[in-house]
Amino acid sequence: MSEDKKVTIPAQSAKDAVPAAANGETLLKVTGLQKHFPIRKGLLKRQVGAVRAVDGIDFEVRSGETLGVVGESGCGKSTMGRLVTRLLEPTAGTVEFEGRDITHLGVRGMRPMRRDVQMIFQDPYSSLNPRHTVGTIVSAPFKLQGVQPEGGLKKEVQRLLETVGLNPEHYNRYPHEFSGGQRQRIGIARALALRPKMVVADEPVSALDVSIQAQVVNLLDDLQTEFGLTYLIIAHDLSVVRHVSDRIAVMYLGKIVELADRKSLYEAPMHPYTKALMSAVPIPDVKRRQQRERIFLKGDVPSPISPPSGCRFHTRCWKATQVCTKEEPPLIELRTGQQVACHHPENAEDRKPGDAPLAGAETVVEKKTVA
Ligand SMILES: Nc1ncnc2c1ncn2[C@@H]1O[C@H](COP(=O)(O)OP(=O)(O)OP(=O)(O)O)[C@@H](O)[C@H]1O
Repeated sequence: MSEDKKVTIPAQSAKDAVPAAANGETLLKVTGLQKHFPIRKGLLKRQVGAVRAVDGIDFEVRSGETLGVVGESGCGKSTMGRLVTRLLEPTAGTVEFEGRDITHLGVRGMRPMRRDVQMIFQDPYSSLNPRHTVGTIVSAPFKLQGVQPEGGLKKEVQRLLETVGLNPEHYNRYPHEFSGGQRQRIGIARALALRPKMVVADEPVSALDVSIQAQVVNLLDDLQTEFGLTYLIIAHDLSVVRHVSDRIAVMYLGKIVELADRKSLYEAPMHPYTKALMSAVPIPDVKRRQQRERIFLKGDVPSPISPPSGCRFHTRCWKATQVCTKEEPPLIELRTGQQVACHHPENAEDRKPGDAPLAGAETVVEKKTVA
């Protein structure tokens, strides 16, 4: 962008952070979203199939909230994060931001949106250019968007470094001079530079030492209050999103199988998959831990190239019956604030009572009482 088109923004301050929409209003709305990666073979690169990474999902993120997205590796969480930030082009479905359809906006149309939605990536080692100083890295968004902060770029970048708990004097240092946790803070400073309305954080702490993870999660939590941010936080582990999410979506093989507010999800999970994931979350209270049943899912998530028929989870579900192999259960609200896609939910009335159990279903998991 040429100099004369440069925009001046006032120096960022917590006080003047204005949430995008009034708190609780829909900021991001996703409808029927799909991403199928084509599989091509032969000299002519003919398409012979597709990886159905995200296969028809609907959800919304409300202004000021944190939506956690969890599921095992390969369930399509990262693809979903890249679709809503428009780093990937969807195969089908729509993405609306502040009521505007952004699904197929081109580079120019996306430019203002790029300021409003930022992403924090999993690996603070590969997401920062090793040849650039911290100052260059954090000032890049200003340069890319042609934004001139009031008071000067260097001052603003140093202020951002301070906000995320880094020493502003380290402006001229390189990423390798920082620890993993500090590098993730650099990534966070870069994401916050243009005062986004929404931040999509893809596994923001999973590459970090367990001892550092809580610090970074707490920082994200503090920054949300300070800057009125809306978060979409992706994690494979429920323990990471447990404390920071208002609502949680559980993904399995490209679909959302349960979407609920945190309390309902933790107190009474309805999808057997959620129940299994939850049983893996460590409980600090020793007394409760002794009575706890753990459900170990056997095997890996099936291939998204040819997902199982009916309910995709039926091959790993101890409650599976005949209907589960044939009919895909829709995601419906079974209790206020709790949507689930299951014919035989936990903590709710059976929706297909009396259906014949699948032979050997109870052996697909191992249940153990662990201390
Ligand atoms: N560019 C791509 N081309 C082909 N397949 C892809 C591509 N990106 C992702 N996939 C496949 O899509 C599926 C979903 O991947 P995705 O990374 O979204 O899952 P995830 O739940 O985020 O897992 P992880 O935590 O391991 O990143 C996987 O089977 C993956 O191999």
